[in-house]
Amino acid sequence: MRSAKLYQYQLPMDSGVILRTQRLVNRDGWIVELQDGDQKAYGEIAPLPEFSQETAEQAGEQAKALLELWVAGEAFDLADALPSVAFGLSMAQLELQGDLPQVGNYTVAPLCAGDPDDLVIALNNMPGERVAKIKVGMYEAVRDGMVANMFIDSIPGIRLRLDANRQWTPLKAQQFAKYVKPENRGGIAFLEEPCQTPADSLAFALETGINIAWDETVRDEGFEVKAEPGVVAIVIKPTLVGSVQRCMELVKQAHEHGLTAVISSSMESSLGLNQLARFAEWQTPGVIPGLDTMQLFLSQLETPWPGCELPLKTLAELDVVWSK
Ligand SMILES: O=C(O)CCC(=O)C1=CC=C[C@@H](O)[C@@H]1C(=O)O
Ligand SMILES: [Mg+2]
Repeated sequence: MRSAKLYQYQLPMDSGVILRTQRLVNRDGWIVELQDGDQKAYGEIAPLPEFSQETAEQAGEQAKALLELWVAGEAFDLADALPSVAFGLSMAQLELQGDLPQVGNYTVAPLCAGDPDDLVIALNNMPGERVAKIKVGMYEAVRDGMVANMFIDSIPGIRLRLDANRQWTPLKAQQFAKYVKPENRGGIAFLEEPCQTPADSLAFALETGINIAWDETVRDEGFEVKAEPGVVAIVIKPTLVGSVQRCMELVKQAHEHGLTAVISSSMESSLGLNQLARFAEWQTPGVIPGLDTMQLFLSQLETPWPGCELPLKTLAELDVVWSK
């Protein structure tokens, strides 16, 4: 006997969270609850403003329509569903079937959200591979180059993940590279989306010897995983990409082409982020996932993130906006 519920949540964010151009004051999303017999499982549907095409309202409406069919006994048909809906429903179904392993990879790449000094402390306490992520492209490219160069000079063995979110022109990208000493460029594990177009990013990688990774490009219409000079990884954000099955296919293709696949947060709540940590351990073992986004929130939801001391809101405190 099947039943389902849709909860609506709004979680406060820390004051400094800037997406592309807007501050993110609250994180709005839905939690889907699937029940089949005595099995119950959850999934998170949370389009990310300025990154998702769909709004939270559109995702909620589509989720309700798909849940009506599921409760009536039909299988989910997610091929044409909105990415955030496909991810949340497919993840809930994966859990319901008991197919998502319990163990997660919680050793995440510290995200430098502001003060580089904080990052030095986090990295010096980091066991194993010293990987960190720093957003670039928000200030002067020269400054970004100097900061990256300083980190590589001062933290032995660091592997920096940088992310320009397609902000740079070829000239700005060159100005960045100019301030990273050639002998330090190997300290950059990859630079996500340096330039406004993939073609300019590929040219940048060839000209500078700095490895790059696709993130936004993975979601471009017609994207295909392939081996390209200078491209070493693809970043997979399930909430923005779609179903867990689609994400698993991308991971498989990346590995077939000798690329690293990195599971990355779209600022899901701690409920969804925990599922991503488990998914990352299962699908990309040995790769540090990009999941250090709990620090951007002022509250957790239902499933606590290991070591996080933020207040925990439970599903019981949320409004059930649909159930059947
Ligand atoms: O990938 C990570 O390490 C953390 C997540 C992260 O960096 C991002 C999440 C969502 C939007 C952006 O701010 C950024 C990214 O573009 O990768
Ligand atoms: Mg990115």
